[in-house]
Amino acid sequence: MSFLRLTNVSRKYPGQNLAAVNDISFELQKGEILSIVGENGSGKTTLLKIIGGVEDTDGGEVRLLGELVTGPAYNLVPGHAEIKMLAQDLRLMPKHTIIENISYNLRGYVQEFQDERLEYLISLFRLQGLENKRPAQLSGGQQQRAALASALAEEPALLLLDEPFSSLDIMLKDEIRHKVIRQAREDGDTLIFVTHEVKDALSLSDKVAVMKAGKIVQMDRPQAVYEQPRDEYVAYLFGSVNLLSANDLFRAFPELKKNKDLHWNDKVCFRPGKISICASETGINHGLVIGADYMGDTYELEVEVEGVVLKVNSKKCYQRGDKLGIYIHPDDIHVLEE
Ligand SMILES: Nc1ncnc2c1ncn2[C@@H]1O[C@H](COP(=O)(O)OP(=O)(O)OP(=O)(O)O)[C@@H](O)[C@H]1O
Repeated sequence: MSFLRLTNVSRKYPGQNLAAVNDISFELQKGEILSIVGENGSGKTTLLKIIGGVEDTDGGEVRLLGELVTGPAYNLVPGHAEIKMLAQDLRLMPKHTIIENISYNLRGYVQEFQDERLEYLISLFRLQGLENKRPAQLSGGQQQRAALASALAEEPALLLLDEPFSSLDIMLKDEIRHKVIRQAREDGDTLIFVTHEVKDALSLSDKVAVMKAGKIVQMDRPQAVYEQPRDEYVAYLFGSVNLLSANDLFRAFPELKKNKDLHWNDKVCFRPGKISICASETGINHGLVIGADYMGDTYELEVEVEGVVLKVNSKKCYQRGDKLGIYIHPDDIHVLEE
């Protein structure tokens, strides 16, 4: 039996023409970490809320370990005992201190475990010195750290996080998100998180679900959504990409004609990092640098080859007008399905 199973789940809000979530089905196994990404309004939060039992569906069903998860229309207290959802709007108890907020979620455990877990969470989320303050006395980022600590306290069967790291300082963001996900992984927790940060989706999850207009357009391993996107939308969502017709591909790389059986108007794509640069004299294909953007660790070059402009990653700095040779391995060319 799968841990979580969604079957044909749909939700159309009153007054909306299009469904916010449209006929979604997927399964998740215990211990898997899934991220949900997609443009604004694509239905990510609605999907998460349905899974958490805090939003109703118009059709389809959600099952956790075979048991039906129902929405607020069927429950006096919305939500599911085994599922914890941390929404963008933080839910700390306003009249209680931070330590009381976290402890509340630990009340069912033996004292020794409570003390140990409390100390661990205070330190993990850098809440030392804030333990006895109330939420209103904390900044937005501190409140988010406290809410994360409180959500992680009780180790629910399924943890749902909606943009969990959005208001953290840039300095703490990396540290905390890696710690949270690493901890979830070590504990064997099952976790679904919505994020706008595609880097987080790629680096922290086992699977990525890409949403567009209420549908999941691709759900796959991070490497697959990045390197083998199903369509242009998925390709562009994950950053810089070369997207061109087979015709243009063969103009820039004529040697590929013997390896790749493509129709002239097939759409192909590959990331800028897949192109190798070699000395102009030795390179099979001669390119001219027409632009160079500094990206930190690398430069992203715009290189023109036989009238085709390609994005190319380079460790070395090139100037406009420089000549270089480029090469790509045939296996690194991905043909889009649509
Ligand atoms: N309570 C609501 N009532 C009516 N329409 C809603 C409600 N909540 C969301 N919607 C609409 O449903 C669609 C999906 O919204 P949702 O918040 O799920 O998308 P999202 O992908 O999470 O967006 P974002 O990235 O902006 O947070 C949008 O068109 C939104 O306007």
